[in-house]
Amino acid sequence: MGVLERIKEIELEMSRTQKNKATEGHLGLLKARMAKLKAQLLEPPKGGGGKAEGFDVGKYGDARVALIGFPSVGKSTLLSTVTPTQSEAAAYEFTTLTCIPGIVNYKGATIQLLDLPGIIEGASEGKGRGRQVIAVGRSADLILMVLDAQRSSEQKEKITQELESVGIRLNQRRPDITFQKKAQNGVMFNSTCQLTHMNQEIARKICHEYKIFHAEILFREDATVDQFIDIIEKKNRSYIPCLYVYNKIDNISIEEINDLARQDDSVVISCNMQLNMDYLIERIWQKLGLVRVYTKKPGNKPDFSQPLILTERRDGHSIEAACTQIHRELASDFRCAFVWGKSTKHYAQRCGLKHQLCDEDVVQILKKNK
Ligand SMILES: Nc1nc2c(ncn2[C@@H]2O[C@H](COP(=O)(O)OP(=O)(O)OP(=O)(O)O)[C@@H](O)[C@H]2O)c(=O)[nH]1
Ligand SMILES: [K+]
Ligand SMILES: [Mg+2]
Repeated sequence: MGVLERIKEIELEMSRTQKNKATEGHLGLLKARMAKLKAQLLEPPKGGGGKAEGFDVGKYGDARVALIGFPSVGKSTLLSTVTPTQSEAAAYEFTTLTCIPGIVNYKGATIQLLDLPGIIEGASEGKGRGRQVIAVGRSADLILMVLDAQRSSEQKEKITQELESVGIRLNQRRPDITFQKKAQNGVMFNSTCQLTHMNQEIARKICHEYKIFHAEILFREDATVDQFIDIIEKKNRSYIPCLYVYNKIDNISIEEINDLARQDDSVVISCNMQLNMDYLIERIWQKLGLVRVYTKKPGNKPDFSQPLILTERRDGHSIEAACTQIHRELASDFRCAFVWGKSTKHYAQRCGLKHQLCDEDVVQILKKNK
């Protein structure tokens, strides 16, 4: 039996199983089986094969943003509107068949924006160019889920589902669970808070399904079975921020626009009428957690011409990250830094490598005397 068929079978069994205290262990086990099968689906095909043609676009700039959405929602029009690159747009579906990179320069940062083919239901199982699109999505620092404002809620759910099923978690953080495999003593289960979804018995069943017989598990939050499986499967899980971009608002009423704009992490735009495009770029900047830092040499004024760009997801906002951007070895020669700006209490505050910088701080780095 193929992997897909086995997944279907488990789905069927889960839908037939009543949800109650007596069955939660069994349901947990089924979920673990399903997660394992899905992990198998994601493994690269045996015997090489290499990257799919047209998707081999290198990372460039300070951050990478992927446009993901159904066909003809306006992804290519969006890329052509906010970058100098022209990506073919047309009224028919699957106009775009490869990954088209464009660049947005904003507040001194270089942001790589990737136009992609539309994805459809079943993309995660390889329909259309779904696998390749999802692989690019997984490599992004931010996903822009582009939605047609007229058909938005159903599309949003379907795409979220496709991405979920291959281990991409949008706007979620990794659950606060410690999980360590051990050599003996069985499955030890502890928590620092009251748990309403998990217990020792369920944890043991799930671990055994993964052939893990000795482990130390500590829950620091009231996490669910699915979140626990995410931790076991952590090499197949990606936690990626997402903005929901509702395009074609020129086709809907003001009331409808208001409703969409009020949702979490949403931005409403019209590419054709150039509505809200600057605001979209600002929101991308914010969601990426980008921070500008200006450097200053002793005795000189700060260099405001070219900031260092620190990114939340890649290296964080510490002085150490700033050092590494200037020079690979600077952090090891570091003596101290003086910082001016929002991250400090007073001007020219002396700081160490771990100090967290804020947007538009000025930093002066002093090296050890050798
Ligand atoms: N009314 C309206 N139409 C738009 C807007 N943006 C794009 N379109 C139209 O939507 C159609 C599809 O646009 P594309 O940019 O090709 O869409 P896509 O998402 O790249 O499509 P695929 O590459 O086929 O997945 C085109 O006819 C565009 O002119 C908009 O803001 N308002
Ligand atoms: K199209
Ligand atoms: Mg397109």
